[in-house]
Amino acid sequence: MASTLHSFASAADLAGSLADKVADTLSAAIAARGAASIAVSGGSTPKAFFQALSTRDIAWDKVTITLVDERFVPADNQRSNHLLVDANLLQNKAKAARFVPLYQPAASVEEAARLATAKSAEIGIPFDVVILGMGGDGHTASFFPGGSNLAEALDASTPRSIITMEAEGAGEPRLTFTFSSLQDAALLVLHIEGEGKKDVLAKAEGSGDEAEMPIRAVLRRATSPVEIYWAP
Ligand SMILES: O=C1O[C@H](COP(=O)(O)O)[C@@H](O)[C@H](O)[C@H]1O
Repeated sequence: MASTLHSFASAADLAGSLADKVADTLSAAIAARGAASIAVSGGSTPKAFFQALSTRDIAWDKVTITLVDERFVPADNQRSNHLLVDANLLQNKAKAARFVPLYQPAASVEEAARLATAKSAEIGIPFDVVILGMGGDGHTASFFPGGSNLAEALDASTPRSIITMEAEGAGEPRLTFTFSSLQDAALLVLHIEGEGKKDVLAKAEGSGDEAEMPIRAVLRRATSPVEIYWAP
């Protein structure tokens, strides 16, 4: 499916514009079905966007928020994506939203993945909105180059679920939605910032293996158009 690049003069402009687009999409879903869902990324990029979105005037009590991926750490850990969402998105008007975490306090990351898959099955499919990020190594969600379960994660026939991932560049073991869970969102966004990430995107758009730069799976095979939001 084709991708479209939306470029902004500043990160603040991007955050406001993306928040408006996401709020409109969630509101349209609520008007059509009485509920809406969004899966967001962690990392350093989405903070300003989360803060902007949290102020938008929509029926947040009808919105379910989850993460596209998470570290196997509790929510009070500084590296938790849940902590980032709590501090920046589940604030202001968005406090009324329901949050479904991927981290579960289980004995193993595999058990946590099973529990999270069961809990997330209550969220309607497909997601109304998915916001992906991208690392400098071309990973997205927790689809890391060299990842322990990368082939399974990227296989379009792998059922919608949360699986585990371990990789050198990942730090902690990870929990991640599979490609099949994310690729058909009504609004599928890749949010990246900085010249370095633009260069990584250009490389990913070239030829080469998906396993080397897993973002290629999204750029090449997502059934929804990929809306790329970029600011310097
Ligand atoms: O590990 C992660 O990194 C990516 C990119 O993060 P950034 O700090 O470069 O913005 C993020 O999309 C993913 O959700 C996160 O777990």
